[in-house]
Amino acid sequence: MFRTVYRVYEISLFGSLSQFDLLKLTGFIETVLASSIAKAYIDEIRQKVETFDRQPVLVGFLANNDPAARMYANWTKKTCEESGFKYVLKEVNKEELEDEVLAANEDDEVNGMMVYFPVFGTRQDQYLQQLISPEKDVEGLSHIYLQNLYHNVRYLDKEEKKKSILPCTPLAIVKILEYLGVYNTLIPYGNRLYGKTITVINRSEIVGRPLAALLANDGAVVYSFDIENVQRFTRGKGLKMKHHEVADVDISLKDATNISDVVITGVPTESYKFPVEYLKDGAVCINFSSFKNFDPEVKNHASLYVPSIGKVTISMLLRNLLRLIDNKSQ
Ligand SMILES: NC(=O)C1=CN([C@@H]2O[C@H](COP(=O)(O)OP(=O)(O)OC[C@H]3O[C@@H](n4cnc5c(N)ncnc54)[C@H](O)[C@@H]3O)[C@@H](O)[C@H]2O)C=CC1
Ligand SMILES: Nc1nc(=O)c2c([nH]1)NC[C@@H]1CN(c3ccc(C(=O)N[C@@H](CCC(=O)O)C(=O)O)cc3)C=[N+]21
Repeated sequence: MFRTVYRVYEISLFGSLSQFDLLKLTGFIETVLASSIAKAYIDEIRQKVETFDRQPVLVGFLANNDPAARMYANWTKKTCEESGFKYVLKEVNKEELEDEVLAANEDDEVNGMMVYFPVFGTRQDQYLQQLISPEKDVEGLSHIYLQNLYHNVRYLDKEEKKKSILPCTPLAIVKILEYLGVYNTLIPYGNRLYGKTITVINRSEIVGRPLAALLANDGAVVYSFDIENVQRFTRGKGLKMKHHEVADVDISLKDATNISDVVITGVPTESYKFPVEYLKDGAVCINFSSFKNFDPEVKNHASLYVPSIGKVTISMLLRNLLRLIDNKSQ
């Protein structure tokens, strides 16, 4: 009797709804905010800083008029101050930047620094990036750190006391994928993305390319798109390699995203919208661009959607800063 009543109830409530509406009603489609992911890291960082005798100091060099960079600097300042760090924003001319970075490298009061890019918008920007001493590079973009990442080397020393620094935006995306349960914790550490296919739309040197390598090193098959071509990053069948290899491949965005468990976008234009109808049903979608690369309809296809990641990136910046301080004391 009870069963019959229940069924009638179910049909009258849900009968006219699509499968998607049903999922929404039962709470399976989630927009996950970066702030909720960042909170645990920020709490941990704040507790550690409380044990220090001196406030760690982060310097940001701003030499452009990019509103995204200024906003990012403001958020960083706010998070620093809430977590016990001192943040100093230095607004300088492009021409002064080289000397300013070299002076900060020598300044014992400065624990970490970053330059907001683009500055010249040319290869001179990479030159400036590499001027920052690896000991003070909170973004983890120094050549030695990138080389370690690409070769899946996790430590700076033979004794394995000093951890290599990971680039903060790719690292933030890894932490988000862990939080969302895409990393399978039953699989041994280092292989936890085995069996996952991931598409990354962006192959910049500061985010998209290191991110594709990091995900492939953890076992995923990664399709990396830029405006020109597609590359596949993998550790080979059965993860036979220690670190990833890269191959140019001929696959459309539609075919790649149709088989992807995760789609990550970072296209820096307002007009770009990822065609959400390409998504595999129940995919996980993450956007790190300052523009919304997904229209709200993404929720009709995705199981989890993270619309922006800035707050997690900033918590990784501060985490990297603590690691630099740790490495120095080893
Ligand atoms: N949330 C965060 O923590 C961070 C966010 N960002 C944001 O991410 C975005 C990207 O930044 P960057 O990587 O530095 O930019 P970038 O301009 O250096 O690189 C953009 C990449 O996207 C690719 N691309 C552009 N249009 C495309 C298209 N239609 N299809 C496929 N690929 C396309 C380009 O080929 C290139 O690989 C910006 O909006 C930036 O503000 C950047 C760093 C950190
Ligand atoms: N050396 C360097 N490293 C950078 O990482 C860097 C840079 N230069 N120059 C400027 C761009 C810009 N950028 C963003 C950070 C967070 C969000 C972001 O998504 N923030 C908010 C969204 C805010 C909103 O629009 O509501 C959030 O996640 O909550 C966007 C853009 C990093 N940048």
